[in-house]
Amino acid sequence: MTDQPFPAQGANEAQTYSGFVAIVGKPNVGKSTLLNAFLNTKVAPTSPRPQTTRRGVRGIFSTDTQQIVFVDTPGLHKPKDALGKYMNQEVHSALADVDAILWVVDLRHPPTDEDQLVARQVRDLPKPLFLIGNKTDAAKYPDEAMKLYRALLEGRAGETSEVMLSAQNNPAAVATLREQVLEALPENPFFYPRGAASDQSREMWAAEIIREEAMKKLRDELPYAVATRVNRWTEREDGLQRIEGEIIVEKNAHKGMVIGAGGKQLREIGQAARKQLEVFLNHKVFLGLEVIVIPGWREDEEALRELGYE
Ligand SMILES: Nc1nc2c(ncn2[C@@H]2O[C@H](COP(=O)(O)OP(=O)(O)OP(=O)(O)O)[C@@H](O)[C@H]2O)c(=O)[nH]1
Repeated sequence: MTDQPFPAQGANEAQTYSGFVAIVGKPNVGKSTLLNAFLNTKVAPTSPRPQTTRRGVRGIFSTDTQQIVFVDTPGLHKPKDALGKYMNQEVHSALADVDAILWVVDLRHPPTDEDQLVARQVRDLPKPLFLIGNKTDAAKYPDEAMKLYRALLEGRAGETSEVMLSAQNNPAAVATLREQVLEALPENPFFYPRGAASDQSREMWAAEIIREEAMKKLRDELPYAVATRVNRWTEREDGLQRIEGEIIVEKNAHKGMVIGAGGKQLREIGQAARKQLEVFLNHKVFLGLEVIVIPGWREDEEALRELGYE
C-alpha cells in the first residue's frame, strides 16, 4: 500500500500484525453486511438493491497487536456508464494492493456470469483467499451451491480457505472468521490509530446513510441515478447534530420523483436516515435535505470527482 504506516513503531514495542483485506464479490451478495458485522457497527451502506456500494470504504478492526483494514468494494459487474467503470476500477485497485481477499458468494443461488468474472479476477492472485458462502440462513442447498463456487477456483495455486455463514444472523461465525483473517496478517506496523473504525469523514459516512435510505425507497432506475453529499455539520451546545445534505439527481424530471407528492417521499427518506444517524451517533439529529440537479452526473468525470468518486 502507499499509505504511510501509523504510528511509526518504537524499538521496544510488541510485534504487530497488520494488513489490508479486500471484500469482493458480485453485487448484492452481502459484502457490506459482512463488513458491518466484522466491526459491530455500520461503516458501509447496505440495501436489497444491487450496486449499493460505490467506493472502497475501509473498515478497521484492531486488537492490541493486530489490525485488519477491510476494504469493502463495489460489486463487480458489467459497467453501463462512467460511474460503473469507476466502481469496477475500485475493485481492481483494491485487489492489487491487499494482503488477503474475502470472496463473498450468495449460497441461495448457483454461480452466474458475474461470479465467474470475480473468480477469474481472484483465482491466480498469490494471496490468501477466503471463499465465503453467505446467506446460509436462507439457502436451500448450501452445500451443493458451495461445491459449484469452489469449482470456479479449480487449479488455483494459492492458499484457499472456505467458510459458510450468515453475515446477517450469525455473529459467532463472523467472529470466528475474523479470527482466521487475523491469523493471515503479515508483520506490519498499524496503518491507522487503534480506535479508528473507518477512513471516511463523518460527512461521507452520513451521506452514505442518506443514499442508502434513498436507494431503498426509490423505484426502477432512479436509485442508481442518485448521489448524496453532506455540506454542513454543526453541533449545538446541547448536543444536537445539525446536518445539511443534498440528494443529487440527473434530470429535472427526477427531482419531483424524489420529492414525491407534497414532499412525502423526501420526508420519509429524511426521517429514516435521521433515525439511523441518531442510533449511531447517540445524539439527536436535525437533518435538512435538498434535492438538486447535476445534469448527467454519472457520465461526467468532473461531477464524479466532485461527488467523491475518484
Ligand atoms: N438472508 C440473508 N440476507 C442477507 C445476508 N447478508 C446480507 N443479506 C442481505 O442481502 C442484501 C445485500 O446486502 P449488502 O450487504 O448490501 O450486499 P453487497 O454485496 O454489499 O451489495 P453491493 O453494494 O451491491 O455490492 C441486503 O438486503 C442484506 O440485508 C444474510 O446472511 N442472510
